[in-house]
Amino acid sequence: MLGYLGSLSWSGWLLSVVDIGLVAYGLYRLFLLIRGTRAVQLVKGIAIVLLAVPVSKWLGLYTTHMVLQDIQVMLLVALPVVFQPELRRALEHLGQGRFFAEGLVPREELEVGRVIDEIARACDHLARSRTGALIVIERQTGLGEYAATGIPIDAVVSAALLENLFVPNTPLHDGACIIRRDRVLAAAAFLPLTDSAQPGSELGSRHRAALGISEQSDAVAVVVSEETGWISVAVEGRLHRRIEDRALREFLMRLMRPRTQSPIKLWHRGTAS
Ligand SMILES: Nc1ncnc2c1ncn2[C@@H]1O[C@H](COP(=O)(O)OP(=O)(O)OP(=O)(O)O)[C@@H](O)[C@H]1O
Repeated sequence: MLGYLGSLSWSGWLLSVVDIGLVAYGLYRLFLLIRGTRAVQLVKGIAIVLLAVPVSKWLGLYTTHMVLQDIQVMLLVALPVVFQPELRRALEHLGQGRFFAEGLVPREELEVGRVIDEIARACDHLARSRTGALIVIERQTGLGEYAATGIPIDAVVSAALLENLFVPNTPLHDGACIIRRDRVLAAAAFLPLTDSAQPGSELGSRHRAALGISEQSDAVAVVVSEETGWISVAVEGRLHRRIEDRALREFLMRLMRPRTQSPIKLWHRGTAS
C-alpha cells in the first residue's frame, strides 16, 4: 500500500483525492436524502448482513455463512423494490442537478412568503375550530398523479379558500388539497398511506396519508387534526407534531428556501415525532 502511494505522481495523488472526495460527497448526499426516513432502518439491517458475511466466515460458521451469502444475493434483487421511493427521489434530484448542489426550491421569496402566510393562517383557523385538514405543498417532485385523483381547482392560494375547502360535509373536504407554487391544484385528492409505524402513537389515516406522501415525494404535508386541533407537518418521512402558529410559518419558510441550517430547532415536537 505504502509502495503504491509512493509510486504515485502528483497528478495521480490529485486524481485519487478527487476520486475519494467524490465518493465521500456522494455518500454524504445519500445520507442526507434518507436521513429521518424509514430507509435508515433498512440501511442498518443491510449493513448488519454485510458485516455478518465475513464475520461468519472468519468464525468458521459455514452454514450461517452460506445462508448469509444467499441473503446478500436476495438483497440485491429486493433493494430496488424496497427503496423505490428513495431511488426515485434520488434520480429526480440528480435529473434536476440537485444531488450535488445544495438548495431546495428556487422561488421568489415574496411569493413563497405570501403562500405560507395564507396556509399558516388557514391552519390556525382550522385548528381553532377543530376542522380536519390535509394540505400538501409540492416541491421538486411533481404531484400531478396525486392531484389527478382529486377534483381540479386551479385557483390562487388564500386562507379563505383553504378554510372553505375543508368545511365538513361539503363535496371537497374529504382528502388532501394539493398546492403547486401559488395555486391550489386540486382538492379531495387521495394520497398513499404510509406503512411505517411511528413509535409511541396510533396514527389515523389523515396523518398516515401525510406521512405516505412525504415518503413517496419531497412534498411537505401539513395536517390539522380534527380530534385534537394540533397542527403537524410531515416531511421526508417524519411527522413533526404539535407545531405552533409562529413556528409553522418559520418551519415552512425554511423548507421552501435553500437550506442554510437545520430547521429542527424551530418547532415543537410531540411524543410521536
Ligand atoms: N389516503 C388518504 N388521502 C387523503 N386523505 C385521506 C386519506 N385517508 C384519509 N384521509 C382523510 O382523513 C380523514 C379521516 O381521518 P382520520 O380521523 O381517520 O385520521 P386521523 O389521522 O386520526 O385525523 P384526525 O386527528 O383529524 O382525526 C378522511 O375523512 C379523509 O379526509
